[in-house]
Amino acid sequence: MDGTVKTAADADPDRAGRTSAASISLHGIRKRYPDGTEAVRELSLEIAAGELVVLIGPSGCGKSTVLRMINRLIEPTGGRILLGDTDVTHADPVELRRRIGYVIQNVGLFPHQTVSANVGTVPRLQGWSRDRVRRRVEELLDIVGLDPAQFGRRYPHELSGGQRQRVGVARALAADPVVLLMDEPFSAVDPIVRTRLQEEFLRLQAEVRKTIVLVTHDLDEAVRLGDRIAVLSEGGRLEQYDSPAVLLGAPATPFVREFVGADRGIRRLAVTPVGADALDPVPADEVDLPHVALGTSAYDALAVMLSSAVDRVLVDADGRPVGVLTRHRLLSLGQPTT
Ligand SMILES: Nc1ncnc2c1ncn2[C@@H]1O[C@H](COP(=O)(O)OP(=O)(O)OP(=O)(O)O)[C@@H](O)[C@H]1O
Repeated sequence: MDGTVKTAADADPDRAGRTSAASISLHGIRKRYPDGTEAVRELSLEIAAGELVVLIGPSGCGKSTVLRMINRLIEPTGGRILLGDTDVTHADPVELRRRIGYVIQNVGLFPHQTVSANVGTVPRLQGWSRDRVRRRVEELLDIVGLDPAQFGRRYPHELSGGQRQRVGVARALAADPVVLLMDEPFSAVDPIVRTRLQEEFLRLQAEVRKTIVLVTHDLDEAVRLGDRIAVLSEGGRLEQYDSPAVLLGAPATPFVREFVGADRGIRRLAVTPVGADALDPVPADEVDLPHVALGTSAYDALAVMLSSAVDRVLVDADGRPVGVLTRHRLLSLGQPTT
């Protein structure tokens, strides 16, 4: 192994930012700090290429330590970490960090550099031509919803918190990383901006399909963003690793049950689509009911019922009603399966 992380973009640099992603395998990783603190006793986790995995758990359980071991800001004291088939513990840490985007809570933009210079940092370090860096910066600012002509010349202190966060994401994506690590990326902005940034971020991820590991304290954020959620307890112990719907519907341990809380039913509705098997036949006299589309989240269907003061809705597929969803059936979708 030569310690270089190879991706599709190495073969074709013009495809940079659109296709490359690497799987991540953590094999029994451990971290004992010099003072004896066992932050991570032993953790194994498989993350598929293009998957967005959220690490969540109480304060001090080792989430940030895990994240920083992946880009070797922290050296593991045991175990193996693979990016694709490359062992990161044998890779050159500087080269490795150029291939791994890292977004932190307060973004960490360089205050005395313009937005464009910030976003172009890693491509410049990689020796891209000025023209290629400029094109890439404009493309990235566009992708994160900032007009390059308006924002490119500004300095970080001339931006709102949400705009700074977007610049941080653009910078992390600039050199076509194979992996994106995000430590509480949205927690420094207010709840309304946070929800908007999360939605934009999901759209962005649908486009770039990076492998992303995101640390958060916020269960709603985890449920909204994660393809899978890893719930950790003290010492980096993996309590459960599942999709949001399974995690909320079938907590694997008492710890997870308590962690996801009493309102997990309502959260589960948000990640459960209304499917054909939840529907009753359409009676001839029910045409005045509000309509929702098949596949709408049960949470959104409930919102329609509540705002129209009805206890059933018609469910459409291809513009035609295919069944009736009653409030009773809808609420049963939020019931735990254990
Ligand atoms: N440099 C260090 N030296 C000694 N102990 C450390 C060091 N850094 C972190 N720790 C300890 O390791 C444990 C895990 O810390 P870590 O920051 O990974 O947790 P976390 O889950 O990310 O916490 P939070 O949610 O509060 O950010 C904690 O007990 C912490 O005090």
